[in-house]
Amino acid sequence: MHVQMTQIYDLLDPAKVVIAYEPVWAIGTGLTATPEDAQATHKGIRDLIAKHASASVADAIRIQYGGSANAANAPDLSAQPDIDGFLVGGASLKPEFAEIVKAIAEAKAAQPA
Ligand SMILES: O=C[C@H](O)COP(=O)(O)O
Repeated sequence: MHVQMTQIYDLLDPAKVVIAYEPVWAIGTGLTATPEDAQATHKGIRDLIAKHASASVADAIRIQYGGSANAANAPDLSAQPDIDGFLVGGASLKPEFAEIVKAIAEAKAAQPA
């Protein structure tokens, strides 16, 4: 990941940039990373940003999960401290999209800032 991110550390303005982690095997397949695996990867990205940009940038930047997010898996993914939102594909075309938005909104409201 560090190799991929080397060229962007200096560009990470949290007011303008959102990072998305999407396991390629999960995009449009119905397969989703487990909450634990997604959290570990998001934390790894945030730790790299803290080390190579700054702690304040790492704290403030949004890191979203993409890859078959849906109403069923959104609550558990949303509960992970380093998952700040979703990049929703197929489920954005279905009524369940509202449930995904509700899940992430409620989870983040319940977590410390
Ligand atoms: O833009 C959406 C992402 O590529 C994920 O799509 P998906 O939710 O259909 O897997």
